[in-house]
Parts: sequence; C-alpha cells; structure tokens
Amino acid sequence: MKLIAFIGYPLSGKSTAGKIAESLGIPVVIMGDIVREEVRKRGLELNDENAGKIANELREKEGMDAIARRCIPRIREKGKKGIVVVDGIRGVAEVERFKKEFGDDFILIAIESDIKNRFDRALRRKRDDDVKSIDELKERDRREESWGMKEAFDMADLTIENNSDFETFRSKVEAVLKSILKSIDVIIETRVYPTEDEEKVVKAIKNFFPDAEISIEDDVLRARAKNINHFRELLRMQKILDTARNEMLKSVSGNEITILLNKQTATVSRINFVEEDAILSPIKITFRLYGIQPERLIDYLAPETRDGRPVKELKESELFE
Ligand SMILES: Nc1ncnc2c1ncn2[C@@H]1O[C@H](COP(=O)(O)OP(=O)(O)OP(=O)(O)O)[C@@H](O)[C@H]1O
Repeated sequence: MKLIAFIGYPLSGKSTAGKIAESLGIPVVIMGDIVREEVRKRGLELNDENAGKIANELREKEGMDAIARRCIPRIREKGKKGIVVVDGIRGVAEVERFKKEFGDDFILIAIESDIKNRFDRALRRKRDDDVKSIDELKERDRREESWGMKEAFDMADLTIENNSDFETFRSKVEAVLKSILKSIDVIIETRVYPTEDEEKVVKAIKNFFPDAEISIEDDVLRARAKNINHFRELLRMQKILDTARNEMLKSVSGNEITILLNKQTATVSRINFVEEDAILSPIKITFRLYGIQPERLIDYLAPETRDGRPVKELKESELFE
C-alpha cells in the first residue's frame, strides 16, 4: 500500500489537500484524532490546551514519533484499498518513522506557500487559535521548525505550490494524487554472488530499466524503477511478444506480475525468461500495479499478435486513463 503525507508550514494547505484526497475516495487518517481520543480516554475536556498537553506528554514519554507510531495500525487497516493519506505530520521523527515502516511506499509531499498568503488565509479563516499578526505567524513557523519541520520539508519527494486560488491548488493536488493512484512500481531483486562483478549486474538491471535506483546490501541487489518503456521496446526488438505475454499471464498474482529473467543475458540487454535458476540467481522483476488491471499492463507490454504483429497496440496514455 502507498502512504501519502502532506507537510508544510502553518496554513499552507495541508488539511485542504487531505480533503481533496478524501473527495477522490482516498481514506485519510488524521494524526490529531489520536491525540483527541487520548484526551477523551482520560476524561479531560476536549480543547486545544488539553490536546497540546497530551500531545507533548505522549512525545515526552514515548518519543517524538509517538503519535506516528500509534497511527500505523489505523493506516494499515484503512490501507487495504491500496492507498491512504495521513494528515498532521509535524516533525522529522514522524517522517522517519513512516519511512521505516513503509519504505519507498511512503510519499511525502511538501506544500509550499508564501508567508503573506498564509497570513491572508489566517485572517480569512478566523479560527480561534489562528494568528492575529504576521509576527505571530513567524513565531509559529519557528515553533514548528523546532520540531524539525524544515528538515522534514526538505525530505519531501515532491512539492506542490499553493500561492494562487483554491481551484488551481485543487487541480494540482488532484493531478498528483491521480498519478499516484494509477501507477506502476517496478521492483527488482537479485542475488549478487561474491564471484560476480557487481558493476556488471548493475548494468544488467539498467539495460532493462535505465531509471532504476539500485542498492546492494548483504549480497542482495534491490532496485526500484518507474519507466517500463525501454523494457517494452526490447520485447519488440527481440520479437518475443508471445513468450512474454504467456509468461506474464501465468505470473499474475493479485495486483502484481512477477517474472524471472536470466541475469547473464541481461548483461547484453537480452530478455530471457527462466524458471528458478540453480546456479546464478535470476533477476526477479515484480510489476506492482496501483489502479491498473494486470491484463492491461500485459496488453501494453506484450500485446496479442497475429502473424507476428501486435493485433492492437495500447498507447501509454490509455494504460493510465
Ligand atoms: N489556494 C487557496 N485559496 C484560498 N484559500 C485557501 C487556499 N489554500 C488553503 N486555503 C484556506 O486556508 C486555510 C488554511 O488551510 P489548511 O487548513 O488546509 O492549512 P493547514 O496547512 O492544514 O493549516 P494548519 O497548519 O494551521 O493546520 C483554510 O481556511 C483553507 O480553506
């Protein structure tokens, strides 16, 4: 499952982005709910002062990532549909906790908004606890920075600007969320034996997926890629669409397609499907799909053929529409 979080200075538009996500049917876990529930559980009156106190107490007793940790079971429960937004990240410890728990499936989106725009919004919103002057807002920015907000902001995977009107913001957030909702992650894994040349194996992976981000640890190479078009091109050049189609059709499991490829031929850009290889570990490639039917990806990568030619070619835009 994918976990998305928005981070930004006060009044930048984080909750608004969460509401836009909700309007697309994406479940949202609100970190503040954890605090509010704790306030209620202790029989205290539910107000900002008590919420602040309890939040600080939880962080003091259980660590700066206390609230993030308590959110995880709820996120997993709501994440059965494949995607969840978590609203309310404040500090770097929370970002690190989610990164540790969800790895590359955690996507941090920064919302950038000028102080002047944020202050104008405070004046318009008039919530009791909203700032009354720009100096007060600067003070709040500093308080959030003391929790590591700036470091967290700098760790974001992407940034959305919110310095214009609401409709502009909505369309930007929707576009980003839709691209995450309908997406393909290529997850690659293979063993690198001490007798093998590490560089050669890395090259083999890049031959298929040039955008792969690769790491090697304890003799295991792991990589992630997004772009499948070079691989698709190779299937055509090698004229192995039928084989590829059959291999992939029999390897569908839920929202994943997993294939095994020969590592040695990969070093010369040749795609060879293999069963489990006893001597050299094959390259295991998993296409993990979000919002896309596996059969549709197979139609895109390796369409049915007649007389050696594709019966119908899908465009990339049709894959994601
Ligand atoms: N582009 C925009 N145009 C007009 N109003 C906006 C825009 N973006 C946000 N707002 C308004 O600004 C206010 C602050 O937005 P929001 O509550 O989403 O910010 P936040 O980052 O969650 O704030 P906080 O850190 O204080 O919780 C809200 O009243 C929201 O409706």
